Amino acid sequence: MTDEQHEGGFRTDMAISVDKGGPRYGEFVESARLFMDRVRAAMPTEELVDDLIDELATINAKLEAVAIDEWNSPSGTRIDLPARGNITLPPYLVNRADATGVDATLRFTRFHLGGNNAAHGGYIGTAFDDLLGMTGALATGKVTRTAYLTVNYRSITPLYTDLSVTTQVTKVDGRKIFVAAQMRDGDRLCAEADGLFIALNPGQP
Ligand SMILES: CCCCCCCCCC(=O)SCCNC(=O)CCNC(=O)[C@H](O)C(C)(C)COP(=O)(O)OP(=O)(O)OC[C@H]1O[C@@H](n2cnc3c(N)ncnc32)[C@H](O)[C@@H]1OP(=O)(O)O
Repeated sequence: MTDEQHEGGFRTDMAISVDKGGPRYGEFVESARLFMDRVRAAMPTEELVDDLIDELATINAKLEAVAIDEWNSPSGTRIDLPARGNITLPPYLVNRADATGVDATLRFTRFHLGGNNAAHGGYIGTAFDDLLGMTGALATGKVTRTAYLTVNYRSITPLYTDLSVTTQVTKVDGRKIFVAAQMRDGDRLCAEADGLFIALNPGQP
């Protein structure tokens, strides 16, 4: 489908792939994530800031020259990569995914720091939102949007630790998919969420 043919709305024909951007695209994404961590942790000199601005200008110009729409970019559609190659999301690996729910392993890093070595609550919510959106999509075979998402923070969520995230479909009522999720560090519950996702009608934005 071309842009001209498209009727508007959230597309169900997102061009998922395992090869866009080439075999080293995942390494590129990881380098970008490491850069974000390094920026967050850095105390640069004025001279280094000057250098970095110039180097980044070159890199940004190269990337601007190959920008493409969201439906076709590798970022967000490379299903073989952590979090579909989308640096907006905390990196997670899906271990199991079916119509009943998803099991994933997720790792927060310095970029996701809230304070005192703990993950920022907003990134915890981001992780839940994406994995619950995936849960809604798998439960219905349709694209879903978040109607509400409630997050309860039960204990500190550490950085640089493999965390397990488990989601469940609790009820489907027409277009409404009620879902729940938990984030754990080993046996310890860090956060839990419940939400309502709505399966979109054709052409719905
Ligand atoms: C594999 C790929 C995985 C990708 C995952 C990506 C996940 C990303 C998920 C997101 O972040 S989406 C972005 C955040 N969400 C939004 O921006 C949504 C903004 N809101 C809307 O677009 C609309 O309000 C919405 C689509 C959620 C619902 O509008 P609709 O016009 O489609 O539905 P409607 O308002 O008629 O409501 C349908 C039913 O849901 C109920 N409902 C809707 N919103 C509700 C709400 N907030 N609380 C309780 N019930 C709600 C509503 O009462 C009704 O119930 P009944 O059918 O029983 O009458």
